Amino acid sequence: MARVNESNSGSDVLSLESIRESLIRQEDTIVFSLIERSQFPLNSPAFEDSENSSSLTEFFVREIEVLQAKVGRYENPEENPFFLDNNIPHSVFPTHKYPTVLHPKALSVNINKRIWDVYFKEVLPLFVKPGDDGNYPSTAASDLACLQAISRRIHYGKFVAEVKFRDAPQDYEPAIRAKDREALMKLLTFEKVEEMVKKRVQKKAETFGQEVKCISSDSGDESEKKYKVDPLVVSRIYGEWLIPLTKLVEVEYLLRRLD
Ligand SMILES: O=C(O)C(=O)C[C@]1(C(=O)O)C=C[C@@H](O)C=C1
Repeated sequence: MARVNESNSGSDVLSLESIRESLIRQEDTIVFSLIERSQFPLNSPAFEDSENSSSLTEFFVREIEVLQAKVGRYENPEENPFFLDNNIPHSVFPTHKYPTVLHPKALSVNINKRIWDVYFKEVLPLFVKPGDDGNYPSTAASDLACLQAISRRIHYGKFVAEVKFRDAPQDYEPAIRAKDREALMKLLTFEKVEEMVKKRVQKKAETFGQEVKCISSDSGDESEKKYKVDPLVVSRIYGEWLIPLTKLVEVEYLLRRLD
């Protein structure tokens, strides 16, 4: 991902434009992952905890995270685990040295518990059919793909916040010192950009998720088009959860930026 560019002077330069390009690319991954998940019904027994044991999905994600840590996934500052907390296994292989872009306190910003709850309780029921077909292993794998893509997008807020801070420290520093969340939220909000994001993901859901019935030059009646996931729901998922949670990560990161 193009995030840090070498400037002429040789120092690392972050730009809001390159950060936003990455967010735009991540939309493709998120929209595709929702489309993939939508082929299975809700399958709630896979992810609901029983009285004294965790769910199949939680077990699956915990085990996968250990394996992924052992190949260095969490060396990448864009990745945040759901369950490993401070117990991240070391990579078995030599790891890539990722450029240091973020403040060291970035490590303490992880809202995956909230993302997990929001995803299973509020987001998932909006775009999958109710029901239970027993196909829990495939469902859990699809949920993991959605969760990781969504978590990466939301925690990318750390990079967005860093670049905004570097562009205007004189604006952000007083609000950070005053721990004024509201002022920080106001500073980092661009309503027009948010509207554009919501419209673009709607369009992507229309484009990537349309049913392709037959191959002919006639593209058919627009009103008869069927989509695997309702494009308006995708736009709503961004507007009600993904963007607000990205902004929450931005605020949490900024509050630690001068530590
Ligand atoms: O692009 C930005 O400036 C961001 O902070 C990202 C984002 C988003 O989540 O898409 C969040 C806040 C802004 O109001 C606009 C968009």
